[in-house]
Amino acid sequence: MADALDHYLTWRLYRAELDIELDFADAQLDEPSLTANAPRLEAALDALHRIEGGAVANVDEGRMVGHYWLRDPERAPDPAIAAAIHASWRQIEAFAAGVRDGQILADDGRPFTGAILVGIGGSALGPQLLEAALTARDSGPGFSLRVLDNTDPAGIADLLAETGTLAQTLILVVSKSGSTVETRNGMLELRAACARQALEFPRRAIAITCEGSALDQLAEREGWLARFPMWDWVGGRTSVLSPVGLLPAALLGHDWRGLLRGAAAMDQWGRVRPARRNPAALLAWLWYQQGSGHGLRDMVILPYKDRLSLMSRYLQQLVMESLGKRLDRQGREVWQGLAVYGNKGSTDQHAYVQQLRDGLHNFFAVFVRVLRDLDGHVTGPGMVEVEPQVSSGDCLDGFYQGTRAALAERGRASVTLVLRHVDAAAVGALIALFERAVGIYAELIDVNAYHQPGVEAGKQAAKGVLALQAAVLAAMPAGPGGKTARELAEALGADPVAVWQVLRHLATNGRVSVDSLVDPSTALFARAT
Ligand SMILES: O=P(O)(O)OC[C@H]1O[C@H](O)[C@H](O)[C@@H](O)[C@@H]1O
Repeated sequence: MADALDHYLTWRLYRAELDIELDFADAQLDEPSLTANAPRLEAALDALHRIEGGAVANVDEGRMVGHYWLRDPERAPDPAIAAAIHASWRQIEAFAAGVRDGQILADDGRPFTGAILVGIGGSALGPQLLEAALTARDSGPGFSLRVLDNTDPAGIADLLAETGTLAQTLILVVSKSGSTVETRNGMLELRAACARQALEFPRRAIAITCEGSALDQLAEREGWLARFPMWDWVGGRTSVLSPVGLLPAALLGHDWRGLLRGAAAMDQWGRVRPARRNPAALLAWLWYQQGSGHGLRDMVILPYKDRLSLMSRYLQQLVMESLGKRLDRQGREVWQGLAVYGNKGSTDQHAYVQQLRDGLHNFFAVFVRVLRDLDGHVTGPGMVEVEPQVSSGDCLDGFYQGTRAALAERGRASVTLVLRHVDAAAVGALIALFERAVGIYAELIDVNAYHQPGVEAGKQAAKGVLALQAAVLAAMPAGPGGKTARELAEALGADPVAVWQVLRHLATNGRVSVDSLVDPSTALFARAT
């Protein structure tokens, strides 16, 4: 009879080169269904192979999907692409070294000590993940990275207050398209802050964007400090290993080539056949089996390591923007998706693990276990015994093992990714693992993982709101007295609720005057005095 060790060994995939294990022992996978579905999984791996070879996988946008080439340029179908990637590496290396060694100085002749990255979605989440995962914080103050990823005036004010003078700060404006509104706003806000501090914005500004984009043209016209490339064959949510993630990582002094090495090694592992031995295929199959191919169960990401706490936010975009699709590739309505959430263990045990164990069974867990307790620390505090012979790290690992067992006991599935430590190679490998799993799962459910038609609707509607606001402001009567939202809406032929929503925001911020905002039907609005 197979014992627990046999079971563990049967469902364990391990790669010595990476020292990474995928432990599917509690994943409730079964050999008969894997065997029955082997042809589908093998076909998905074939499709991934074609994508890596340059197939136009993003059919709607007529684009190749080349994030795999970012860590293995020689795989690119066109030598010009490989050359462009290599050139970007050289540029990153030279620029980061210049900043860190003090050859590239601020206009006051002093070194740059930090950067603000302005970007959103794929142009911010990857750099944030890397910064959190790889920055050793106890080695004294190093180069700092702050992120401006919204158009919230209060958030911008907080960031500016925290940063203080921008004299020693680089401003990285990151946008693949070069036309994202939030990012443009962030750039304009920082430009204004520079002007208030009598600093020249272009002297500290860097653009990371596709060649020829509006942002690229602006940066060229104004002679920004540097411009780094993005490419249309890299999706925003898979751009972390392009200059988008690599330049901030290099500025922070991270081992960015290690990131690439780890990702390339995971890609290598992810090409293994048969699918039963392939980590990404097995992970994708777990998603499929748990969610019955329709995302019926959520993926809860539980890394037992503070530095990985942004994994769930990063994976939310990678997974949900890739897989959350109304139509499949045949044009049928499928309403697909896979919800992702999580923060970190053991913190989450004191938040929602109660429901995971005892409540609604609509999830499966992805644990990330890091074997080494302290890593990348120049000075460790030494082991504090929190109980005789027990360290904080022992408790953390015990909580992981306990929670996993407690969930298994209730029939809740999990997989555990075991890392030796959180270094650049391991983080690169994790990123590549999930990228590949997304690609394979998308094949299984037949959706285009590489477009995001759904995000446009909200952006277009927001434009309509701003157009209405302009009309409302133009129609605003001078005081005293004023007009109600309904009267203004009638004059403009607009929806009175939409007009009220615009007016209450303007009035709350002193941009129009109002007698009282208590009653939407009687509030009288007039031009601000
Ligand atoms: O890099 P950008 O072009 O500014 O795009 C930033 C983000 O915005 C969009 O709305 C997309 O849905 C994301 O996939 C993208 O990462």
